Amino acid sequence: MKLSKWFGKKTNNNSELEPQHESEINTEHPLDTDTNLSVGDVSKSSLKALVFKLLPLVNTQHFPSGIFGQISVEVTNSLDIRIGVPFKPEHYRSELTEGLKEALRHKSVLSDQKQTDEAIAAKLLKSVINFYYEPTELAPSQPAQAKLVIVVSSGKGGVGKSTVTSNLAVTLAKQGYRTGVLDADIYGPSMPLMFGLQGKNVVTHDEKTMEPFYQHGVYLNSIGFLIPEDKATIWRGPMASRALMQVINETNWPELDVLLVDMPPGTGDIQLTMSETVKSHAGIVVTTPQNVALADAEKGIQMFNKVNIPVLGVVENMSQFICPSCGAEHDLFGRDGGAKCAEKHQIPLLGQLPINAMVREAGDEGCPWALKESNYEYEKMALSLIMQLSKRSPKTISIS
Ligand SMILES: Nc1ncnc2c1ncn2[C@@H]1O[C@H](COP(=O)(O)OP(=O)(O)OP(=O)(O)O)[C@@H](O)[C@H]1O
Repeated sequence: MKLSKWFGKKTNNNSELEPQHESEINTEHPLDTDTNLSVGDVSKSSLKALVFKLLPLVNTQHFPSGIFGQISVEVTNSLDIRIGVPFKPEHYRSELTEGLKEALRHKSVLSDQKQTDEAIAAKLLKSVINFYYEPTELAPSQPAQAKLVIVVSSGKGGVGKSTVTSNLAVTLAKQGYRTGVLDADIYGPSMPLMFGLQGKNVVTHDEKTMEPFYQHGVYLNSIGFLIPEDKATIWRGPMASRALMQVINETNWPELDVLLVDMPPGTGDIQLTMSETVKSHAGIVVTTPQNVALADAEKGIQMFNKVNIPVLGVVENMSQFICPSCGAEHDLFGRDGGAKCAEKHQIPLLGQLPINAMVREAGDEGCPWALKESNYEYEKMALSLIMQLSKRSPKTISIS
């Protein structure tokens, strides 16, 4: 079937389609300019060994102990240190540097040969530490040229799956990852609305393939650009599946770091097939804290298990309502249900997001909330995804 069948009137406004240059990765950030200092017989290898010993002990706001799975450390001839991390370090340099220094206070670090160790520790404190981004090498996935394809699912409709996807996408983009969103929610595609592109039709240059829109730093294609808005809910069965396959297979995605796939709610055959079709690396389950949603979230986890897609974690949305006038917390949908579900299945709880009227308003206005507000929960979630996926990489630690 020719793709042109699905095209309505073509929009000529390509401003949302313009790709942006990948943000420059500034890798240099001197901790200290005193690089000539030398302490006794400190060698490159002893300094490196100390850094490896410290990394698992780093415990800060964004980096709980043990989070570093895959790191490479180099020590230069002037005994300065370069640490390759699997995420963009721009926002975290001072936190990581402080975390390393703080870890030096850990009793187990300076052990037997106390004097030598202290000399190395003193050198470390005076060293220039550079953190740089060393991308995780995962096998490329189809259909998109994305290093990581993550499907976002929910057992139940209306729990905020699309809201979480859009906010997570703009957060990843803000952090410098080339991010795409594939809105595969055939029952009610909401990404066009959430990204301020409602009413737009797909754009093609060759009548065979589609160009993704580029909006708020995110590449986006949605089943909603193909299906007439008022028909979305009655598009079931073969028609929807065919359109979906086209969005999946015939979009000209650029090379992406992360592609988030917003799935239709539920855990039936269609979701099962889709999880396999998009060849995802991992899945996320979004839920609200009440029992009825949790039972469905469990089904979501089972669905991923069935098709061997690792579950990166659970996001508990609408965790509580914080009264804007008095600050009192109300558990409208119960408490900690997502946390318990994550614990039961021994998977991470990626975030607990409160009910916030501004989140809904921002979504309705076509400008996801996390784009305007710096949001700790979303930042933590973005980082957590990148870190989790780096742990799954087959690459080994390099100790050059
Ligand atoms: N944390 C939140 N605070 C306030 N409103 C929220 C929050 N999360 C989601 N909403 C609102 O709840 C409604 C449903 O959210 P959303 O469309 O993201 O759910 P969904 O799970 O994707 O639904 P469906 O699967 O049926 O498409 C939207 O109006 C959205 O703005």
